[in-house]
Amino acid sequence: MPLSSPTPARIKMESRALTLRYGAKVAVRSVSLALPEHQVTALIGPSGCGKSTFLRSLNRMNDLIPGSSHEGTVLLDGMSIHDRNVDVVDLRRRVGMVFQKSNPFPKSIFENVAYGLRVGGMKDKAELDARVEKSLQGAALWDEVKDRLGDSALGLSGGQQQRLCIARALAVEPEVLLMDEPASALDPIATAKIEELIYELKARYTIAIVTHNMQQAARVSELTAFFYMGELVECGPTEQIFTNPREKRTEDYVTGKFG
Ligand SMILES: Nc1ncnc2c1ncn2[C@@H]1O[C@H](COP(=O)(O)OP(=O)(O)OP(=O)(O)O)[C@@H](O)[C@H]1O
Repeated sequence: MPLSSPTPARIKMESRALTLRYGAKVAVRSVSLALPEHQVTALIGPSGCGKSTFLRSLNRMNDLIPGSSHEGTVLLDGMSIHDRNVDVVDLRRRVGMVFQKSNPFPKSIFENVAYGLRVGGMKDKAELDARVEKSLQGAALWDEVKDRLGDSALGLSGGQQQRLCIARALAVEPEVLLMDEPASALDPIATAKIEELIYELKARYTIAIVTHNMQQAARVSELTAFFYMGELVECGPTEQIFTNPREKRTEDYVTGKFG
């Protein structure tokens, strides 16, 4: 499978012949995929085809799963993320992640966003205040919470909690955002807000999003990558993947013949 980059955009991240295993089981097989800078790449495909495994490998979250291993390369700005001198904490700061289920800490709204900053050593109150506000603004949540930053994050609605988790990811100023079905647990209105937000965020970040929702992929992404049984079947401009895919398996999936 050739690297796919339909526009001359700079490549922010890419995998080359990346194979991922859990023990002896291959979950992702020889995937080469490029994420152009400041674009949204949607990863679609039936359950169990390796989308989340692939996504998690981009900031080495898979390293945390016992028995997992990889072959091949992942490059961030042209540098291997597996090089010996790569600090994994710094990699995860640069490549942030938002999960399917919002997972706020049982702390105040403010402390949820400030958490990564404090871990990174930021102590100055004015600096923390400014960064928390900027992150909540960036996640389109500020106006809803600015008068109750000291309240528990667990009192927010599901959609607000998910935007809080996005604010938490933004606080440490990442370059890439990995989103694993960020709206699948939300109602249509909260989902629409997340989708609007993704649209705004791509001006500053490079985004990869796993979604089961094909309309969502069509709405938010420039590129769509179709995975099937651990392989990348094809990747191309989203409109082309949905209207004129090269591969029969892609066509069958996007037209709902299986999935
Ligand atoms: N922690 C794990 N240990 C062992 N096998 C795993 C683990 N996580 C995933 N797998 C297996 O790897 C394969 C790919 O799973 P993965 O979760 O990446 O797929 P997916 O496309 O994201 O699925 P879904 O859409 O259902 O979330 C599946 O066969 C799955 O059972």
